[in-house]
Amino acid sequence: MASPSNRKLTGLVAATFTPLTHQGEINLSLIEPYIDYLVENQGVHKVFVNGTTGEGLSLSVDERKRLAEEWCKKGKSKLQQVIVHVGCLSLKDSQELARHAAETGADGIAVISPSFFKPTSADALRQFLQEVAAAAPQLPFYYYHIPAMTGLTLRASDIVEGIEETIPSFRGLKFSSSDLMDFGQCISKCPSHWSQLYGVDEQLLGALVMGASGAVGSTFNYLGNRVNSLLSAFDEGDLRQARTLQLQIQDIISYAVKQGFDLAVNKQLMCQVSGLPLGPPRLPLLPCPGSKAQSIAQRLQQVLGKQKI
Ligand SMILES: CC(=O)N[C@@H]([C@@H](O)[C@H](O)[C@H](O)CO)[C@@H](O)CC(=O)C(=O)O
Repeated sequence: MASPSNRKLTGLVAATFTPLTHQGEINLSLIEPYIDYLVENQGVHKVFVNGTTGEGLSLSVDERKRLAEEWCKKGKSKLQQVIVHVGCLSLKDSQELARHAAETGADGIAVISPSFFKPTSADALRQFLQEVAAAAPQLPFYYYHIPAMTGLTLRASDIVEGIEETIPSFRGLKFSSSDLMDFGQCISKCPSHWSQLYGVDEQLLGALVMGASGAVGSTFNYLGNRVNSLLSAFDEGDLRQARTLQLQIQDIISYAVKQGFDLAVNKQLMCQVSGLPLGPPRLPLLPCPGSKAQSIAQRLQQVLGKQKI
């Protein structure tokens, strides 16, 4: 991985799952084959680790460090960027993970809002983010907005307003909300060197029209090629093709939602499609029955046809 500071994060970024053994321990031996699968089969060259999909908040600080180390080490010559999510309920834990990410050679860090004691104002959250960013000032820093999970009612556009004044390493946000007006307001307020990464895979095209510079998502683990085609069609101005691809992705996700799509199902689907034994999710999430993921994988094959997925 080259020097991170001058490389804007754009394009497709896969939010990775965390491989676990059936005894519930992290399974580091799968990280390298996972990277190979993403690069060779899905055209994915950038990853976002220990986030929502990676069950980051269900992992211990030590586990998160070991995972970050393994992703950075094994991804060094194969991936273009490894972004490590370091958000925690405790500021101290987040700072420790931020420092560790810098030592480990990560290309950037992202932070979610604390969600038990929630910040009551944009300023309170900015102060929290500032203290984390200060622990690794050399790394590009991204705010990770995912209100459906954090329960935060603050608008991202209010949070990022003026944020560079207190966080010089701030380089953008990962916006996982369907509120495209708030996203649009972020874009209109943000300097062009910031990354505007969208995180609701089923409506990525809407966010691209709004000005997204890239996307971070869980489904890119198995739909990477299709989403890369969508991004290329959009870049080339072929809106008809971009829409066709987005509608295919919506068909798959909507079918999955009807089956009860959650992290456990998503992880099992990835196991099914990739053949990687990523294991169960961690409690309190319960493993998903194989038949459910199989039925979604079949739908995925039908929609994508014979083309490589
Ligand atoms: C709530 C949730 O998990 N959202 C996913 C999406 O990729 C989501 O799975 C997808 O849009 C299907 O609904 C991502 O935004 C999460 C993500 O990027 C992450 O794991 O950090």
